[in-house]
Amino acid sequence: MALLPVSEALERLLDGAEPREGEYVPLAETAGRVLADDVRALRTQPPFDATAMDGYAVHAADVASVPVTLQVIGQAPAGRRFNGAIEPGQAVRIFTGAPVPAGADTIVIQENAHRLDEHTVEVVETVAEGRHIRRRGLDFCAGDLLLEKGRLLDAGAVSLAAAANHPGLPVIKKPLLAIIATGDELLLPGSELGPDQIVASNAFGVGAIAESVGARVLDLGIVPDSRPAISARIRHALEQDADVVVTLGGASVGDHDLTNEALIAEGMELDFWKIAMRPGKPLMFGRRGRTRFLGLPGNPVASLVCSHLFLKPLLSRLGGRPYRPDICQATLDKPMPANDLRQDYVRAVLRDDPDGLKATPFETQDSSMLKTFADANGLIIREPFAPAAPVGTICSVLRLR
Ligand SMILES: Nc1nc2c(c(=O)[nH]1)N[C@H]1C(S)=C(S)[C@@H](COP(=O)(O)OP(=O)(O)OC[C@H]3O[C@@H](n4cnc5c(N)ncnc54)[C@H](O)[C@@H]3O)O[C@H]1N2
Ligand code: MOO
Repeated sequence: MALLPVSEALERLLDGAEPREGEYVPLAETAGRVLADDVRALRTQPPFDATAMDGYAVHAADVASVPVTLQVIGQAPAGRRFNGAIEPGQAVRIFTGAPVPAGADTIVIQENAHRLDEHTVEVVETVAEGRHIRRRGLDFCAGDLLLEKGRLLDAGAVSLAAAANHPGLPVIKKPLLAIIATGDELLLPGSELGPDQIVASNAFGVGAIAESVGARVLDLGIVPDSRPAISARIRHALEQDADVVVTLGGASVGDHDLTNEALIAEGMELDFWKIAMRPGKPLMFGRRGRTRFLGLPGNPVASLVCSHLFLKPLLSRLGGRPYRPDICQATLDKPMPANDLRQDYVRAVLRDDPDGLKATPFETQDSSMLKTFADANGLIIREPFAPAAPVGTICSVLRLR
């Protein structure tokens, strides 16, 4: 059977994936989330004409020729306006953020004034009408559209929402990813290992990739290679209402590779199994209702590469985030052999050189080797049947960091 091309596998996986519903969340918890609705201002900012400087509120006409002495009739700190109006020849001591008193039309900064005594100030520089006054509504007015649905809430956005008097915001619910590791040989990090056992590492990297695009991760631990045990853990994931269930391992054709059987027994309709990709050939995908199942290959690098290529876009879509893989061009500085029928994702070191980005593939690409994955900052993408590539060939690379 011909293997499914990577692009088609991704298309099938994303088909019908819509952002989850909204939920209302306190403002302090909204950074990094995605807005589920437009946000409009609940107030006008500033709500009054405000001074932008510490100094004196005056009539511009009074300071047209200087020096001039004015009568100080009161003060206006931020939060407490001067109740009254300034007549010609008068001034009010004023502090940044305070409302400009009625009658005043400009601000003399205190550096340009000498306070002579409690009741008089000498102004030594002229100032144009309107200087240092922030007009009411300069920033925004009640009812203005401030943030659009779909906006990723960053520092500026959450402060703006707060300034507009929103104690919380509607955000798209985080998609829930349940992860199930399978394999008799697996133990958690920190365990006392027997001679034939290995540490279960995949869930940590897969979970990190999922969280990097805003998903919530439910790590359901390790299940032995037993069909009933795997089935029970899948049912548990479904009871938790996971949007995506990832299984790790058991995706291949060995006698102990039971994941496919267990998933089908729990109601998964298989969409595809095995794709034209390296690493990651045994990738499996299916659905049951709105739940998507992704069977990731057990080899650690395969599970991480598949997560970058498939899980990241899927969870981004379900979380309402825009996602575009960071693909760019680089020049090979080591030759590469001709490729076979599988699209290859080759661990490489990318470095900026005076004449452009250079990519050096690692010599050994065994999909069990996590050290080279952690050392790689990019993956060279080799198309199926790509011819041998000498040094200097331009290639596509997926940046990992
Ligand atoms: N006859 C064939 N054998 C294999 C094929 C094939 O097409 N024909 N495909 C190979 C490829 S490609 C891969 S990738 C692996 C994937 O197989 P599974 O998904 O069934 O994975 P396992 O056999 O369960 O494990 C493979 C390997 O990875 C280790 N592993 C598993 N889970 C974890 C985990 N959570 N953390 C760390 N390491 C894990 C496991 O111990 C094995 O060493 O199959 C090839 N075989
Ligand atoms: O997914 Mo496998 O890594 O191609 O060995």
